[in-house]
Amino acid sequence: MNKEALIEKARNIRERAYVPYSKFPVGAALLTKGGKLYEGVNIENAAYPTTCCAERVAIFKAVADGYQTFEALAVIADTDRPVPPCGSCRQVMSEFFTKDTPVHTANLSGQSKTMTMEELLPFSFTPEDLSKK
Ligand SMILES: O=c1ccn([C@H]2C[C@H](O)[C@@H](CO)O2)c(=O)[nH]1
Ligand SMILES: [Zn+2]
Repeated sequence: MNKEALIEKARNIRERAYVPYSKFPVGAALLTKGGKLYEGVNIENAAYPTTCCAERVAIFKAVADGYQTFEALAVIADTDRPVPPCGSCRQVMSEFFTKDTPVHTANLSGQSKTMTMEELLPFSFTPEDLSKK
């Protein structure tokens, strides 16, 4: 699946976002190394901080299903610029993505910006850091 198709999947799933508080739906589409698609939406909660972003929902669904290696992630929202993933999601991405994994950020106007994991979160704390004492 190419970049445009992955962004389209994110755009379509966005409609399932549960966003009664922010009214800001976000959609994410994650492609595994084997070509399986996992989609995510943001899911909010009356206890606001328990909200989970679309990107993390997609990653957590895939990991729970046994997939830990990924080809690419797309994320979309109705923003002026392609939507930047939050810091918590960048950290979760860095746990499973390689430095080169592309993250396609997009908006509803058709703009997109692709960044690698390394560009999104440079000098990140990784699982390898834990083992080098
Ligand atoms: O990249 C992003 C940015 C924000 N949100 C969600 C969190 C919250 O539900 C709403 C407003 O921050 O958007 C995402 O899902 N992904
Ligand atoms: Zn996030």
